[in-house]
Amino acid sequence: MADQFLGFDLSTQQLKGIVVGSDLKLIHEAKVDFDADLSKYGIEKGVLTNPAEGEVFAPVALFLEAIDLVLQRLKDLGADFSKVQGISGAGMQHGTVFWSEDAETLLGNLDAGKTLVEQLEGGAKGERKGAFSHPFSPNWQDASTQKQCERFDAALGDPKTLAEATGSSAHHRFSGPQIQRFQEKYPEAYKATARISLVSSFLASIFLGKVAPMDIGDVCGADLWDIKKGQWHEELLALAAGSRTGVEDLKAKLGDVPEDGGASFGTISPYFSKRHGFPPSTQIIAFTGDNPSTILALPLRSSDAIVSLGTSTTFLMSTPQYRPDPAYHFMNHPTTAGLYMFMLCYKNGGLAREHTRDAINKVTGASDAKSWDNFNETALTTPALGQAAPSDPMRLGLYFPRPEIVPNVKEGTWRFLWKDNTLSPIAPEGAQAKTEDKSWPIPQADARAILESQFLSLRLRSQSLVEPQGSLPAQPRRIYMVGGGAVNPAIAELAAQVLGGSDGVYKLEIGGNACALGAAYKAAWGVQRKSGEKFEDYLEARWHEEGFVKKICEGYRKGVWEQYGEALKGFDEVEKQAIKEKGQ
Ligand SMILES: Nc1ncnc2c1ncn2[C@@H]1O[C@H](COP(=O)(O)OP(=O)(O)O)[C@@H](O)[C@H]1O
Ligand SMILES: O=C(CO)[C@@H](O)[C@H](O)COP(=O)(O)O
Repeated sequence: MADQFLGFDLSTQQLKGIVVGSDLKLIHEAKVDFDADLSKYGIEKGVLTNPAEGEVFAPVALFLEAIDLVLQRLKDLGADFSKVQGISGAGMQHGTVFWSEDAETLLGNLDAGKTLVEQLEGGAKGERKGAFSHPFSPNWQDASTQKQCERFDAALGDPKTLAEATGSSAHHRFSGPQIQRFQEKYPEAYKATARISLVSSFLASIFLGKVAPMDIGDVCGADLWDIKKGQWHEELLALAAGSRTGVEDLKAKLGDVPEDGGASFGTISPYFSKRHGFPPSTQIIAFTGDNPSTILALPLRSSDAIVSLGTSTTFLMSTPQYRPDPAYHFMNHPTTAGLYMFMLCYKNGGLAREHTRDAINKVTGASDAKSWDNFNETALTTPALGQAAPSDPMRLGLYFPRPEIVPNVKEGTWRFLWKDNTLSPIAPEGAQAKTEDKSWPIPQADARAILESQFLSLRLRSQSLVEPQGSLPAQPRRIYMVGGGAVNPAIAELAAQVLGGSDGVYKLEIGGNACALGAAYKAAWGVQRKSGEKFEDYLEARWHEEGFVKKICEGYRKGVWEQYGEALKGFDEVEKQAIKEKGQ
């Protein structure tokens, strides 16, 4: 195979790398699992926390070590980097990395005989200047910026106006409120910051050997980018920057954002050519966010949806419609002007499902505490909404071990029975069950209820974006399951029952990671595209349904889909009740 392309995904719990050929077929993939491989950083599920302030963050040094390690693992698998013509990548969204004034000098003069972390991390006792003005990168699970979010939501009048301008209302994890809090909490470190990267552009910078621009899709996760005007929003920049250093200084820290998502930022840093054997001509193509990158792994058509089951659960669509609302996100499509990415993002995705899995394994005395078998079996053998008969009340719950994004509510678990437009609460987790009846056996009934809850939330919020499918009511055409949880057949089955999908539910056949794959495809397109060739056309010309995706199960089930439709009103009431009880 001649030309090859490399894609990365630097996400919450792992760094993954994928090599593909010009035919877009997988050649090699490798990963670094942060908890398993880099536990010396004291992380849990990839992050450090400061619960007193709601902070969640990760050491930048961990990212650096993971880069060296994933390249080594690809080589151990036989990857021949001398064939790589282009590299792109993706990073978990919203996280920022703060570079020091020495960053560019250090990045540009790396010694190929030493590791990245040895050369870029500052000495703990200040004996060595490092490339970072702050050793940590705030993580998307951070919830420390309520005060800042209130200011952002008020800045243009109300949250709706902010969403119209930037694609999203204010969210704790968004980089604008995060930068504002950073400059307030660490004024000296902020002053010493020469440049600010997103996680995606940080990773690009390492490979480029200088600070790389942010990408046109990922920049929309900041509450700072005016989507319609295609430029930084001055008023919002002023808010984030504060009065000490001001707008122009922050603009310089953030840099210019090229419009072309296929743009090459230049050739690879000599460090990687010398140390790992990449050709000096390898192009570094704009790195984007992990969600924008995921939509590039598949030729999405109108009404197609991706359910991404990573640490977060996200629901993604590619659409020409720009209909922002404070409840969800619109971002620039990472490759194609005039298209947008619609996204719902849940903080309580994979980890919340794991809590229920663990509770079920505990009561059943499972030999493998991390096995999904009992969870899956319980979920599939419990009747839809817990209704053994149509006259039974519906079981509707919310499972938020961490503060949630959709809806914006504090952590908690809620279980209700819904009948005749009335909600009756069930004892909360840990509390003594009030009744002897079997209306909601805890934790067994939770297996199905948590999946139903997650998919009902997606259906509630995406129903206006999908179209009727032939004679079937408005619903997704295809649902693609991606991310770590996509291997779970019970989760796919529940997604189908609740969301529908006239053409069925699918998963990727190539590679375990859609996000890194999308990045590798972007690298290939960026290097190989003919003048004016759109990403969609490039992908379509090389895409083969067979071998690239696999149907997991049917989507729409007559009767069941309608039963879940009837549950939406009750589910909406459950969310309102949770917000009323716990507050935002
Ligand atoms: N068989 C499975 N069933 C359900 N969830 C799974 C399964 N295997 C892995 N997962 C989930 O996948 C998540 C990690 O997915 P991944 O996409 O790698 O995350 P990230 O990109 O956020 O690092 C874990 O939180 C785990 O709960
Ligand atoms: O905050 C968001 C999207 O807005 C998250 O989706 C992050 O981008 C992290 O993703 P994963 O680690 O779960 O892939």
